[in-house]
Amino acid sequence: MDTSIISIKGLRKVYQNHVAVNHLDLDIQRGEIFGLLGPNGAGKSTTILMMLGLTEPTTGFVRVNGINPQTHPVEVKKMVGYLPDNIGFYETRTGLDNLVLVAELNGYKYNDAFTRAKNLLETVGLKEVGNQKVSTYSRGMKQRLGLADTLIKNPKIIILDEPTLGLDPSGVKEFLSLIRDLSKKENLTVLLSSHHLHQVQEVCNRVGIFVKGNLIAKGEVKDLAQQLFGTDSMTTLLDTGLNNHDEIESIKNKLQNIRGIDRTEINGHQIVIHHSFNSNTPLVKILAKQEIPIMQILQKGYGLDDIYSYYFEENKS
Ligand SMILES: Nc1ncnc2c1ncn2[C@@H]1O[C@H](COP(=O)(O)OP(=O)(O)OP(=O)(O)O)[C@@H](O)[C@H]1O
Repeated sequence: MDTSIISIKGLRKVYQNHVAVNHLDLDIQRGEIFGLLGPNGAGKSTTILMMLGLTEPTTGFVRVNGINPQTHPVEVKKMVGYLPDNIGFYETRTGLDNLVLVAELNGYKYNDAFTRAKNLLETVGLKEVGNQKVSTYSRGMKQRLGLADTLIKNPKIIILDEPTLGLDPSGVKEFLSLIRDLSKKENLTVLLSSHHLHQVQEVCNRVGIFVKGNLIAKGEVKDLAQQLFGTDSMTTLLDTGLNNHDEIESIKNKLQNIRGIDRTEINGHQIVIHHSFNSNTPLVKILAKQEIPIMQILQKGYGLDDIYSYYFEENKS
């Protein structure tokens, strides 16, 4: 059974001669939290705009809950809540007033709008400050209000563009845990665009990594390194306990001839072993069999930091 709520095939967007999104294939499952990750200019916003029917694909296929956003943008907007990175409120009005207004604009009569706004303020943890002017809110409170705003129309999907931008670490943590709870409770599908891998890792079931318009990897964070770095995805640090450089060099040469070891480097007294064994156990056994001295052995798998520095560093903002 196809459980995907968003289905994208061969999606491409070209601005003049610039390819913003290149042959994107992506399925987002109902109820999942999916992270769109990538440095600035990678194509995340363009992809979101195409899902919302706000920009036309050059070629390709998008369906949101079975609906084509290009031909039926209003239907898609009814079921998708979108929190842009620069949402604005009436600062001199209260949080409650702002939400009531949005609810009325979405077709609720005043009494229903009021009840809905009140309930959502409670959902996002702003119950106590609902009657305060938005101008007195912190950035974190405004983001929560923004989240309530996207939830007004009871959407099936919410799309959050850089929602944690400008929040302090505790604000980020609270905001992400709110999203996680909401998604679970309401079976809400969440698409979260960000260039903060670490934050996204905390909350997303799966992520897709965009670089220069291409989705270069997608899946659970733990599997991404394998996809991106292939067999070279395991690194083990071997401390032989030796101090003599020639002896270390000769061990390095010995290691180089072992099947499954792709590359070795000397780093001080340690030898860095890049290999395709997926656990330390067989490597330790092999080293012991070859009578290679082992004082300490540490496994270093490629993780988010490696992905980040490899793909994002030069574009980091
Ligand atoms: N209206 C437009 N006209 C021409 N080029 C555009 C337009 N919108 C986006 N682009 C270009 O398309 C590429 C992808 O931009 P996009 O905004 O989708 O990236 P992004 O990953 O969302 O980045 P950011 O995090 O900065 O929003 C960029 O090179 C951008 O300059």
